[in-house]
Amino acid sequence: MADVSEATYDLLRAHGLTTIFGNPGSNELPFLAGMPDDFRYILGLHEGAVLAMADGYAQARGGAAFVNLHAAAGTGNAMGALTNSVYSHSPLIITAGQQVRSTIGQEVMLANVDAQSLPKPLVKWSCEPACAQDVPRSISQAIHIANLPAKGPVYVSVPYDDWAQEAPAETKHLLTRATTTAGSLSADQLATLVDALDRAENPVLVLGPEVDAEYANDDAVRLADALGAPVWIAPSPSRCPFPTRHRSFRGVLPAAVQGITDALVGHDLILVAGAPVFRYHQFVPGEYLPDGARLIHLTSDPGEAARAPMGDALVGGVRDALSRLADSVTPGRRPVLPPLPDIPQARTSSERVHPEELFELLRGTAPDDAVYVKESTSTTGAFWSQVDVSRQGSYFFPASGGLGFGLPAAVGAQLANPDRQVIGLIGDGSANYGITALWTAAQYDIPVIIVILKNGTYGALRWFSTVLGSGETPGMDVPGIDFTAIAAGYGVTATAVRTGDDFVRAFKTALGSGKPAVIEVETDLTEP
Ligand SMILES: Cc1ncc(Cn2c(C)c(CCOP(=O)(O)OP(=O)(O)O)sc2=O)c(N)n1
Ligand SMILES: [Ca+2]
Repeated sequence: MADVSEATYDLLRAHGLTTIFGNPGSNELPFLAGMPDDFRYILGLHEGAVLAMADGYAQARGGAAFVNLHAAAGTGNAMGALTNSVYSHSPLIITAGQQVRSTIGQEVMLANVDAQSLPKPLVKWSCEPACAQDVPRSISQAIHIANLPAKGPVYVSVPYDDWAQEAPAETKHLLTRATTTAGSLSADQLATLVDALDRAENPVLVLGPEVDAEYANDDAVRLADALGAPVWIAPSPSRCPFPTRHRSFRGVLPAAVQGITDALVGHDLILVAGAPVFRYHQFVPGEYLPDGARLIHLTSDPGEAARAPMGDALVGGVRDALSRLADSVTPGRRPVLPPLPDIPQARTSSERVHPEELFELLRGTAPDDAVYVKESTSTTGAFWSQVDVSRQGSYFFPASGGLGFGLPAAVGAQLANPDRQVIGLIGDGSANYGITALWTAAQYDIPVIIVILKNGTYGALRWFSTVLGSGETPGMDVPGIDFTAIAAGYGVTATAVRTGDDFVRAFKTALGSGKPAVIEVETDLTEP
């Protein structure tokens, strides 16, 4: 008869979860002792990096990822990364080792006290099974909850004396279970939406990360073409749902109430798909909608639908809805939009590399199907103006702005996508929160290229201080960091450059190396 450990590994294998991202403690050793040969363990040196690597891996592969953390301390270290995963709807199955079941109440060393509550509200569901025999079924429940819409991270705490217990024979039924959603628009809902779009004088699409996560980018293009409608990316984007050189593309909406309303003036129907309404950031009160505009929201997340401050919402599959709308609206009712103007000439700098120049150089040097993982918070405007993002799964950004996602997530995305070059674009402030992932990239030969934009300061905070009028505050500068020395210390080849030509040379060398590489670029400070 199988024990709980064997039954659990059989279950993980049945779901394709044979990669374990982790950092172990004594509570986890009995589980890891049973790891079969067809599994691989990816060790991260800090649980924030472990979780962010798993998040990047899951988002890049379009599937779930399995994580094993150490009790409460490991879970606590991962909570910062979880603030992103819960909003990027990343299906992460997170397990944490617990002390021996009979000693938890005594709060002995390494007891994860009230484990089920610890990760809330940053997980979709959490549990500590009531007995060893329920561990496989609880992990099965966690896997299905993580993958059902709206997807998200889940957490299971397992006492380490459970693994050797005998598993009930009934666990065999778990291996073949499938849970899928049939959440598509009804014929009536579709007809009503088609009628609204056909009647609209000047509709506009606002697209969010779920469009890219559900591989609905092409459906969104078909709908925009059929409507002859402009397209904006919803504010604070963690993914890129629409090709940025398509004639409909109008940019990323600002993360401010009045800013969005001003951008959408003149549209009488605003169709938001796959994004919350909206992820505002700087607090700039104003009118939620332009005069005469109606907002309709498509999302698979009932929470997003319910908490929006305006508009009507339809909860269902975003890809199914966009595809059927594209097939059903009346094409050609509006003039074809003109082609986009050429990408503007990048600004340059005499002393350092201007971020616009850096991104222009990348546009001309990186492979067309490159994957960008960005966490350089003051250069978002420069990125969107200069880089041509045209494929699904080409852009990732921390969904809650929680730093420490970018560098590890780039490592995880490269592990998931060996056929596409992953390029991390990481600020010299952000790099420090997940820097230990460089060691993992070196240890497992993960050929990610990490470009560190070194402007010596927390650039986004400098910009925010002007928005808030807070002036010069302590803790804004990060001078004197040598990322080439740090990278070398973790076993990654690194180059420091100060000119565009030197950057291109270093980047081309890194592209061909098949190894991880860090390029530290002295950059100008620019506004977001
Ligand atoms: C975990 C964490 N800590 C602190 C912050 C606050 N923060 C910080 C510290 C930023 C500056 C990042 O600086 P950078 O060097 O990475 O990039 P830029 O210079 O391009 O802004 S932006 C921002 O929101 C955060 N978002 N997340
Ligand atoms: Ca910086």
